[in-house]
Amino acid sequence: MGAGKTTVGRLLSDALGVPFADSDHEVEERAGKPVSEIFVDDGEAAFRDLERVAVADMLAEHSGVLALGGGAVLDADTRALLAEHRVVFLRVGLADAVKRVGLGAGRPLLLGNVRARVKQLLDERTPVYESLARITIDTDGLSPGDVAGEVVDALRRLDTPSPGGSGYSTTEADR
Ligand SMILES: Nc1ncnc2c1ncn2[C@@H]1O[C@H](COP(=O)(O)OP(=O)(O)O)[C@@H](O)[C@H]1O
Ligand SMILES: O=C(O)C1=C[C@@H](OP(=O)(O)O)[C@@H](O)[C@H](O)C1
Ligand SMILES: [Mg+2]
Repeated sequence: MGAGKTTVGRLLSDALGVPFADSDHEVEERAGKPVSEIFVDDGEAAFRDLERVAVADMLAEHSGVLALGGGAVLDADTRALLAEHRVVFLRVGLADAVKRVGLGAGRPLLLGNVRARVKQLLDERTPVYESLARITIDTDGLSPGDVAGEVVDALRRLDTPSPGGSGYSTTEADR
């Protein structure tokens, strides 16, 4: 959360001239209420069930850029489906993530101590994100437009691989 998936995803789709979709928006449409209300009324497990089905449908039907919610990859079926796609991991450090999510409004898993929750989720999930990523972009200190530009460049490189190359990533040190 706060990596910029929704914001950068939309900019990326504009840059590529392809449609954009976001799994949280789709889940909200299907449930008829915001993510935060789904968590309160029905619980996280119900949200994850909706999310799993929505993501599977979108991966099958949507052609373009798809932004996932940060916990979508906790589901093994979703991870298996993502293996067929060019997954972009927007890496964010604790400090930038906390700045971006503010008080965590609309993000029920951040209720309470936002910094502690973000740190816990980053620690738990980073290995999963890394295992799925074909492209990794370090977003700390970059604007959403800069990040989208880096993804465009990385996709180009991915589609014209150099001999022996198996992926693409940027780090602060590369720049
Ligand atoms: N690279 C960035 N630099 C600064 N702010 C950002 C960046 N990416 C996103 N934001 C801001 O952070 C907040 C969360 O972004 P969002 O796209 O909703 O993240 P996610 O979908 O990954 O949770 C938004 O207010 C957005 O404008
Ligand atoms: O990381 C998570 O478990 C979640 C991330 C949120 O989406 P963003 O990652 O777009 O904020 C949203 O799906 C829900 O609040 C749960
Ligand atoms: Mg989002």
